[in-house]
Amino acid sequence: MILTENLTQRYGRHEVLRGLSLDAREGEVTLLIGSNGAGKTTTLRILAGLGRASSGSARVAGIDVLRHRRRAQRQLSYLPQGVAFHPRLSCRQVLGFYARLRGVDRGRIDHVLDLTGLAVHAEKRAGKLSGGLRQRLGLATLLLPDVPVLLLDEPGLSLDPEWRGKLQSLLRDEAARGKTVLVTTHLLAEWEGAADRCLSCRDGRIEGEVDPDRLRPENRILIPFLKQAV
Ligand SMILES: Nc1ncnc2c1ncn2[C@@H]1O[C@H](COP(=O)(O)OP(=O)(O)OP(=O)(O)O)[C@@H](O)[C@H]1O
Repeated sequence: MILTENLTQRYGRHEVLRGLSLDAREGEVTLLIGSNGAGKTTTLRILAGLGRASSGSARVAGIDVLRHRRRAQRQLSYLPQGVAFHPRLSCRQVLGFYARLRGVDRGRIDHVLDLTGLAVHAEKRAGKLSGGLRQRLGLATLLLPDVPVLLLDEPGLSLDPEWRGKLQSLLRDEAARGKTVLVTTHLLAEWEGAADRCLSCRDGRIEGEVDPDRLRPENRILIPFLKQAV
């Protein structure tokens, strides 16, 4: 479960979040959509315990992130935009590093390599991976700890169509296992029918929900927010 209430955040005089309240439920994939600069990444970073809020509250798996950051972080896994890894480490070594960091049994490394189709690239150095493979390594690090909350910022952008589909089904599987999955995306049409809920963020607030089964361009015209997002 994820819950934020009246989150505000400002950078200097620029008010980026202006009373952002959202909830994402266990067992569901929730999309967070909105135009560039709407505040999606800022929200995810606060939920991940990486950014501070000026006011308001944020809870992850029942834990107040703003007061108990470390405890909350143990309940979540976060995939930021544009992941980067030490170029000289192999995929397996990268995952070994994260396994130690998160206190995860190394036995899970082969499991996440298989899930992300990276088993054949396990010994390849991160610096030699293509953009899409690097993103899949990011996905593998996300899935390494078996935690109740998954936060993903634009996870599909560098993936090919096959892996965008696989990403969705991996995340639906995680939700089916009871996890709370919150995903920011601009790839609305591709997510049509594949998410449980879709929250629309605009100017630092949640302005409402969009039907997750009506995200394709031909449907968007019926939904005022989406007309602006196109
Ligand atoms: N470190 C920072 N310093 C100053 N302003 C920032 C900083 N980080 C973000 N912002 C501003 O906060 C606003 C919200 O940014 P954010 O990255 O949360 O938007 P977003 O909805 O994720 O956008 P996008 O779809 O482009 O990724 C933007 O106006 C951005 O310029």
